[in-house]
Amino acid sequence: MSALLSARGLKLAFGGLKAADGIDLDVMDGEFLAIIGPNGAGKTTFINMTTGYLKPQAGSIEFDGKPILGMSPRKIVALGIGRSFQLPQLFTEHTVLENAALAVAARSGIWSPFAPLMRPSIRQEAEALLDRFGLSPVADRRADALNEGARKLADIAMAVALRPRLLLMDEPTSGVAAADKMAVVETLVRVLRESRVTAVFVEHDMEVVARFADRVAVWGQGRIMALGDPQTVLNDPQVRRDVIGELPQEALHAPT
Ligand SMILES: Nc1ncnc2c1ncn2[C@@H]1O[C@H](COP(=O)(O)OP(=O)(O)OP(=O)(O)O)[C@@H](O)[C@H]1O
Repeated sequence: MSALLSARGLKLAFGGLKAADGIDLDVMDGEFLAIIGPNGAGKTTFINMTTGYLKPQAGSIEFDGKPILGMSPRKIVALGIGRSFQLPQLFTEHTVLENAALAVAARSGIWSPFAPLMRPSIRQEAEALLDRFGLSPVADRRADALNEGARKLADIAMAVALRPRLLLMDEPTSGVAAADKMAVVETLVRVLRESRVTAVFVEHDMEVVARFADRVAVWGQGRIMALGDPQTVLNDPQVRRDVIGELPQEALHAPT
């Protein structure tokens, strides 16, 4: 396996606060890498730097061997790096199918709220996409009428419509009811594996991490404190004491 994404020496401080304090990380082609760590450790900052939303004060990021620092978020998306947010970025007054069609159309450079569904090829691709995510039954529902699990999946489906090679997901299970959580992750992992998408996901639920991650990176105060396979990292006494013990209780025991 070769590195699809390589970050070296990333540094970013907000005033005196070091949100990134020398991040070195290789994300290997095809892997699922989980990022864990307490609130404020700099996990989202890493995603923001990788996707062009924040510019580090030092360091470099290469995607597929090419430097991407300084590029706009849109250019980075076009290169093949997708993103989903902690709060799904759906057009809430539109249906799930319209949202999916908008994303499919956007890939071809069509930025119109109405045109996509009138084109049969776009509509068919959007329907097929929703089917893969198990969202066909809610395709005609408005996005704001979905439960959080379906909303997260719809948001990730839109990112997948852009055909990324790498997808960065910020807490894909946050806010999802405990009873739905594993099914949501199983679905998104299945689709991403089928599509050969490499994934990096920030996650607070250690059961999800243990079950779905190939490797785990532990963030703490802008640094990577540990990196390795889930079995080793999650059983490391220091990680258990300093990181897992610090995670918010609602993260470890999601609301039902
Ligand atoms: N644009 C910004 N301006 C100022 N401070 C920021 C900015 N973005 C992040 N920070 C600060 O940097 C630190 C790291 O934030 P970040 O969101 O990366 O942490 P996190 O590990 O993702 O936390 P959480 O698990 O709560 O999402 C925090 O103290 C945060 O308040």
